[in-house]
Amino acid sequence: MAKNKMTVVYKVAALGCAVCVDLSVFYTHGSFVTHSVSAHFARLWVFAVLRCLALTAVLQLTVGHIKPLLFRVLTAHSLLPAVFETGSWALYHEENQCGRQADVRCWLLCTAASLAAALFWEVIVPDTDEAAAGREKKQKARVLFVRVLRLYRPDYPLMLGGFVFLSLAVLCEMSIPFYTGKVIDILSGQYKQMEFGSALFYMGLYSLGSSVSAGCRGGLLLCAISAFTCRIKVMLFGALTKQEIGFFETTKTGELTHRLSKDTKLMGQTVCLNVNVLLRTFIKTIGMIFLMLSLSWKLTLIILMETPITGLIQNIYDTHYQRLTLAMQDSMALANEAVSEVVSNVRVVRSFNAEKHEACRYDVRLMEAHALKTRRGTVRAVYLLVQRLIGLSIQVLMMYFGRQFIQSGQMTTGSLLSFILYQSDVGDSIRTLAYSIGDMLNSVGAAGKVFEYIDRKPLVTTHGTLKPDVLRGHVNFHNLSFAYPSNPDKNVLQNISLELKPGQMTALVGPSGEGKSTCVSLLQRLYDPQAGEILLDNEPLELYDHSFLHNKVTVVSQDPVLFSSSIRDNIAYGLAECTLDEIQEAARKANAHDFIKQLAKGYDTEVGEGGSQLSKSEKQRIAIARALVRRPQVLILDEITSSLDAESENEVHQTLTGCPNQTLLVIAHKLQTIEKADQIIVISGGKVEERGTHCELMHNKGSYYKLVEKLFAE
Ligand SMILES: Nc1ncnc2c1ncn2[C@@H]1O[C@H](COP(=O)(O)OP(=O)(O)OP(=O)(O)O)[C@@H](O)[C@H]1O
Repeated sequence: MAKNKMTVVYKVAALGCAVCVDLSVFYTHGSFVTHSVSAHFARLWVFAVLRCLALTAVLQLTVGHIKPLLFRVLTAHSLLPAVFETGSWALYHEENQCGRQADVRCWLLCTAASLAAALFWEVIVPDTDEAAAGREKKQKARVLFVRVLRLYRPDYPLMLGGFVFLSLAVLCEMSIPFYTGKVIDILSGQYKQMEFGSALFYMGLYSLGSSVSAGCRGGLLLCAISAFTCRIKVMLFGALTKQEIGFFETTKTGELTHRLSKDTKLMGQTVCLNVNVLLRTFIKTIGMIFLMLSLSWKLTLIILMETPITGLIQNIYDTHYQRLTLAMQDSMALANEAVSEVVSNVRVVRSFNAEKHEACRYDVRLMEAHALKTRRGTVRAVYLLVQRLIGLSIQVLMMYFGRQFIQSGQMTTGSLLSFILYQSDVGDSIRTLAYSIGDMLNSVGAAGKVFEYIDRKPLVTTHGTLKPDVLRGHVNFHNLSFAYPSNPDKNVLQNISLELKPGQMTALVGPSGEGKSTCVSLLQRLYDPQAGEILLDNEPLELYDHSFLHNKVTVVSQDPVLFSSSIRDNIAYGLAECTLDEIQEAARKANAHDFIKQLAKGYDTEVGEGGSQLSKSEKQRIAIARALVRRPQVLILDEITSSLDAESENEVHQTLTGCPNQTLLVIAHKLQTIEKADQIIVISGGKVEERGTHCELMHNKGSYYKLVEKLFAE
């Protein structure tokens, strides 16, 4: 209660302080005597701005954050005397007390008027939470826009060239109506050959200048956009490939490809194009307003009445349009994802006769996007209609006053024609200006999504630097617990501890889905455990250099993935330097050399997308060679024997077990493979249930014994 009282007292004191400051500036301005009209108006406006700044500063220092309502009051209050004085002088050639001489009645009148106006505004357009959120969004969009502009830095020379040509094109374009008016005046008055010829010559010259400059501008800006888009795509792709595996499991492929293809393009295109349009329109508008003022300043003031109304409508339109655009972008990403999923798994779709189902799924997603597009189109149609109506009303007003000014001799027919030509351009320009600002804010929405991924810090870091000259390959899982990021509630591994010794073969066995492959993923550092740690030669895994670790700990998985390039490239995948001899040696060990040699192009044979031109066994042997070429210290084989024939399996095993001091971890379901292991670890329910040699475990008659019995039965 006491605190509330204090706050009220503080606020009243701050208001008192602001009133004192304002009154002193107000009276100071009144004490300046000026003799010319221009000096009088200059003084009036300079003091109006000073009052506004002084009041803002005082309130900012005392109250802190100034609410929009308060800001509106103090702006209106400071500028009102200057507006009132300028208006009455312009319309009636009269001066009032507010301008000439500072009078407290004038001060009170302006205060009351600005308070009433702000109150009216508050009732009609209240500052709701939604409006505040909208402002916050716009602020964020501005920050994003500046960031995009900064990223354009390498293309600044191109952009600069583009903008120079843009300014030239606009200046030339602007001069044409002026000469059109001149021609009309010459034709309607006494015909003068020289004047007519010169007006026509300048018209032609400016038209040519405008066309050439517009072409150069377009070319240079398109080059800048293309270079920017390439750069941003590479940046985004680089950032994506650094993300942890969990990120890819929780983010849809369609969404990623959409960001990479559509959003990056939109980001580069729209921002640069908008800046182009914005600058062009801005220069044009300022130039045309200047020319219009020279033709008739009164008519110009009438035309400019359109600006605040257009701004307000644009503001409302932007909020809705931006919201719908974002929703539509998300919806399109979902639709694209459905397509990419079907294309990459078309065999499954065909064999389960799911073509219709997939077509329906795509249709539903497209319809969602379509509904959003329709809504967005409706919003745009209403907006355009209102804009046209306003433009039309302003034109009617202009015609009415234009006729009066011609009658009173303030304008000629030619200058009214020039004015009309400028007016239609200015109207369009102001609308374009307001639209481009909004559109630019919309387009940075796409930039926001791209930056979201670029800025994302991977949860599994790759900052380790440890690269020992000698690695023994001693692995220790220490009280490890783990749940997948896509299913954080299910603990797949629970407090697991196990040891893999150099020179030994360890077999991980157990029922399906109990966590064997998960152990392998953790050893590869595809994920980080939630509790416990993995030690390699007594050092935590995350301390090792990323590339060192993946050369020393390699895995051959159950379903090997090959890339659509040659066999040679697939074996040397990820290695900067690898000779053909090394590749062939690895292929021999993997029992792949003979079949590769029989192919027409040998090691240069293309394997097709995902290795589709090879059999499963051939793919598996190439994958084994890919692992062996790195000379790993810890080799992991995750059920590789399922796709190898008996002979290949035997040879591969002989090679692998023959490597001295190598740590070999095998996940196997075949008894012949398991039996050979120096240590067998039975994993069940995410826990180590038993460990020992085959004989020991058979003797114990525990879960391993039951497993072996089951294997025999199968
Ligand atoms: N990427 C993933 N996201 C969420 N859960 C997963 C993921 N991969 C596996 N799981 C779950 O983790 C559990 C252990 O899976 P894991 O692949 O380690 O079993 P496994 O013992 O190797 O089985 P299998 O012998 O069939 O290969 C399973 O219940 C599985 O559903």
